Amino acid sequence: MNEMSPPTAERAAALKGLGSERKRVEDARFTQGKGNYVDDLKLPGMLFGDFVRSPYAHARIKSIDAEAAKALPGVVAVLTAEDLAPLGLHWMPTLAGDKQMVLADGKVLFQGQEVAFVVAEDRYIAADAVELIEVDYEELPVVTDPFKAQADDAPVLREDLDGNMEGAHGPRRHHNHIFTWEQGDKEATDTVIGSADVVAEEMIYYHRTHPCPLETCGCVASMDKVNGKLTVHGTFQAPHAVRTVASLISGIAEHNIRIISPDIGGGFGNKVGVYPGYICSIVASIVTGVPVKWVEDRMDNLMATAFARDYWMQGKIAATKDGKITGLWCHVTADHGAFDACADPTKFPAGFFNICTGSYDIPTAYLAVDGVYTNKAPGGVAYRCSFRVTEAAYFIERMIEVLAIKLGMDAAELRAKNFIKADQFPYRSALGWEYDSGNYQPAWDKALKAVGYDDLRKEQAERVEAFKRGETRKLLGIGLTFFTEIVGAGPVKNCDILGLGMFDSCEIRIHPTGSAIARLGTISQGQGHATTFAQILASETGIPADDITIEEGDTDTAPYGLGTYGSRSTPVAGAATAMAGRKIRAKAQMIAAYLLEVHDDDVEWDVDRFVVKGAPERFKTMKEIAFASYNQAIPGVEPGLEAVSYYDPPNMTYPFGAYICVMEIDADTGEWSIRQFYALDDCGTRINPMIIEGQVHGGVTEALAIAMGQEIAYDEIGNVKTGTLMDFFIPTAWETPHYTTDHTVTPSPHHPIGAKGVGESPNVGGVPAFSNAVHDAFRPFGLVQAHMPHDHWRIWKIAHDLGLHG
Ligand code: PCD
Ligand SMILES: [Cu+]
Repeated sequence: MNEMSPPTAERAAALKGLGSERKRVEDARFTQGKGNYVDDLKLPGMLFGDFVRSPYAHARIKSIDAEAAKALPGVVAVLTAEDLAPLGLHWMPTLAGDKQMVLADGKVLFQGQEVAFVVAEDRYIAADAVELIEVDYEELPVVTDPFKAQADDAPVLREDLDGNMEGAHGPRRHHNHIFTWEQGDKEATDTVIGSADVVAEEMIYYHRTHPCPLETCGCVASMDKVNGKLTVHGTFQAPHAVRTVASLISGIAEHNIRIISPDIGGGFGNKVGVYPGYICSIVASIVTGVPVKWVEDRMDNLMATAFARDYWMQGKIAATKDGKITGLWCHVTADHGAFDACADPTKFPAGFFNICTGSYDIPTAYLAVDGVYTNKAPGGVAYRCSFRVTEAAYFIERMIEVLAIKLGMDAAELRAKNFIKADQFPYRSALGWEYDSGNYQPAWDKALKAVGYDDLRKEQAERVEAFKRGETRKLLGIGLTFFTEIVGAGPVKNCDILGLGMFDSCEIRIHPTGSAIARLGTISQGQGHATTFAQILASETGIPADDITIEEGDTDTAPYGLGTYGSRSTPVAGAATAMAGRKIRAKAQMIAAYLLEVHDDDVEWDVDRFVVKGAPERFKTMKEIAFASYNQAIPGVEPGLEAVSYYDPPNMTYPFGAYICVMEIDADTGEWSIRQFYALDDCGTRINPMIIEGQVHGGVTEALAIAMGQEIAYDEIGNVKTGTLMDFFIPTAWETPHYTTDHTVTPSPHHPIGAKGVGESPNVGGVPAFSNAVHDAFRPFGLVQAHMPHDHWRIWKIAHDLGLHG
């Protein structure tokens, strides 16, 4: 150790780099009301937009009378499809290769659909004007059931596609059919299932729900006619993609469009898609020449912006008598609503649902997904599950339980028996993915031990006996889950959105005095990127995290990237950040060697400085090197210290985890309470353990919501029954239990710092853990499968149907 420099460990700790529980730098502003959200933005002369929305789920529009609205003082304009048609903007392309009405063109296809856009001097006048618009509707028959939608005599929903039997993802075989997506080996799977010792078959439904972020979607569009520049501030999870798409749709040159995502109050997938409000605000700003703001209210958000899930998953799982799984078959009926507006990489119309073989070594599998139109809102976003991964995990984790019942085997043991073994990684699954790394058994052992699994099973058996003797009305459920996720889309070779490859980027500038700014193609919505990306750079460059500003979300300054969703920021932009940091260090090495008058190879990196090998007293700190890069003429080296990296990951990352929920259920009221919730996550190298814990708490709470009550429910005529927070379950501190978090670390072999994503895992693992706990409580009484959400009434109904109410 060198006399003149503080010890290595001390200097490393001062950087607050990888692994440090660095406090979130963004929280000072968030907790003091100093955040800057879309609705905080007030531009001079700004107008406000609001929508007339359809009360019907399916109806023809005979006429729209906007005269009274236009006559209201303060109303500036009313837009209908007729006004947008000459511009070719009455329909817009969706992310899934379909098209979607911006404003109702001849008919409406779901309740809450946008029919007309009112622009007024303030938000209240706009709302009043909406009430004055008379729309004459003729009701049409409604289909909300994706199975009935496929009947021969089902009403034709998409008249615009009439006769067009070639869809964006191959041939369509019915007027309400969107696509069929097949993966795996059908014949081999049929053979395995046909000849297996044991086959369990079940329909698993993952109901329709909604991300419902605290801040709803909105934007402020501002067309500067003098400079020809369009600026849109909005709640966008993928600002650069929005810029490119806006340019393609509007014909405005891309350099004349600036998209800015300011602070975002939660995204959860809801803010990936493109909504009519954005297009209407832009058009209205172009027409009026002043900025136009549109911010939806809570009911608009729940009714009309992108839903999540709504997957009917029919499964068959085959095994030998002693529980070795031999095959998996799955057919999904996917209810996509009125337009296919799923936010998935283009080549994956059902996202990464083909991760549905889960954590298990299943040699043969087949999957088919049928997308279907119904009279419901479009969308199909991830909602904390990265492209249908939560549906896939729920499916396999339910099928394992169903198989365990059929085999009469303990479900924990059945899982362990079928795990992909540590020495099988990299592992190629029967449905085509190459899992990068995993070490499941130690994580499972740790989890089972932590909850005292064997004792819990004993307690459960005693409880069942006591229940039968009439001594208690409370049942005990143990919900097991071992999930594997796939996050970090992704390799450009197979992942793109509308042709835009899903790489990501980081650009870093070191200032002369040794502090820095880095900009990325992603955008935080609460995840804490400003905190964690600086930590990556601190470890790579030796500049303290506190001296690094992280900036995201402004397309005029940030390098191109595909945004934040699908837990891709760490696997993709995080990798770009590490690589940019390494470029800085490589240049710094040359500068240091020059300053120290030795050969490049004769200096070595030591936390925050380059040291002459064998002469520890001779070194140059990063701070000194930064200054030198701006004031020394170094032969063969350009002045300045900047780097940019565009990173195309070679593979996705496969985080995994073991979640266990212990739940008490009152058989008479259907009430539940969570006695214990244990979450073990393995996301490879951990950047900030405290942020990870926060991510897990948030994600498990969303999982609790989804599993135990949250739902976008429709009645037979397509009315949304859960369009307000009176009906749509958001857990409060009252319902939210205590969580125990834990971890193992299995680095990703291809990620520069070995990190995998984590933001979505708690939802992917949480939903089956809660749901399996409910099922497990009633398993001793013969329950095999009951659909979510497990609200009190549905749980009561399970008990009732099993004859537990006497
Ligand atoms: N290993 C590791 C990993 C991770 N991390 C951290 O954590 C976080 C997360 O991450 P990720 O996983 O990568 O993710 P991102 O991309 O960033 O994000 C995204 C996610 O995120 C989550 N979380 C959250 N949080 C908040 N607060 N808010 C929000 O909104 C949200 N969202 C959600 C979602 S739904 Mo999607 O969209 O559905 O697809 S997807 C998602 C960040 O900060 C990072 O850095 C760390 O530390 N380490
Ligand atoms: Cu999903």
